[in-house]
Amino acid sequence: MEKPREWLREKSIAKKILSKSDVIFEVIDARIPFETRNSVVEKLAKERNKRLFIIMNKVDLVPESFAKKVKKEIEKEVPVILFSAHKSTGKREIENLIRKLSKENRLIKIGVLGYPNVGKSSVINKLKGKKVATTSPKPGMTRGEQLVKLAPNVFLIDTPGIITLEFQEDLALKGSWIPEKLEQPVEIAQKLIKKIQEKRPEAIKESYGVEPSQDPYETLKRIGERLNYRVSGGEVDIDRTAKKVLWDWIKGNIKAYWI
Ligand SMILES: Nc1nc2c(ncn2[C@@H]2O[C@H](COP(=O)(O)OP(=O)(O)OP(=O)(O)O)[C@@H](O)[C@H]2O)c(=O)[nH]1
Repeated sequence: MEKPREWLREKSIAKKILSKSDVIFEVIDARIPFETRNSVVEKLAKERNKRLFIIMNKVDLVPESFAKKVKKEIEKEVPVILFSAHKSTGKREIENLIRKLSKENRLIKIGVLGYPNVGKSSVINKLKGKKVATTSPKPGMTRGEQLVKLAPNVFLIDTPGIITLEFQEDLALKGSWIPEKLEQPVEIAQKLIKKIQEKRPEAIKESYGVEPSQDPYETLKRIGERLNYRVSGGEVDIDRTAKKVLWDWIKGNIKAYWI
């Protein structure tokens, strides 16, 4: 499959942010925490001596016990902050971290990196929303990038670094690719449904009111029937149904999660 055209540009922005930062916040999606961790970013951070924290965002979409279990597992390697940009979970923990960093007697820049749609901008906005002084551009930063002051010597780089080091299909399953831009939305929606059926089949019933079938294509068809998505001859519009399911996944409307 062809690599996305934006790939190189975004990769270079992510690298630039990484090299400008002293501390990295890698934002991951709590529903699919391990799939939204990026080993390349983590390796680079380590090699370049950047302090890495994982912000496990969207914890409002998963049970607390699941979030805690994942945190415990990841913390064998990297510190994790359980966060919800929608519900303010974890805000205090980040504030405590900022306070701790501010005690170091030097300028500290924090960069935010993560896959598309994990909530990088929402995390940045949440942090900006707290008592922030100015968001003035600083010398040395590329135009367009701004620094947000979180403490007298601690700044957040206001531009998130997007990780798109993978193929469309993998990104789509992470909820990181616009369904309309996919070459094979039906195939990918089937893969997603298969995964959901393996991990939390009740999510299909909860979201669409249909019983999942063993065959993901059949499940997709049942969803299309329930939504009454039809092509002109009356058949189910599978393509439209597939895109709807992928959008629901992106938007957090399907309550499935897995390790
Ligand atoms: N339920 C829930 N949804 C969230 C949370 N944070 C972000 N979202 C949603 O996730 C989607 C993506 O959020 P963004 O902040 O735009 O994510 P991003 O990583 O900056 O996305 P890109 O700009 O595509 O790289 C939006 O629909 C948000 O409303 C959260 O804590 N909980």
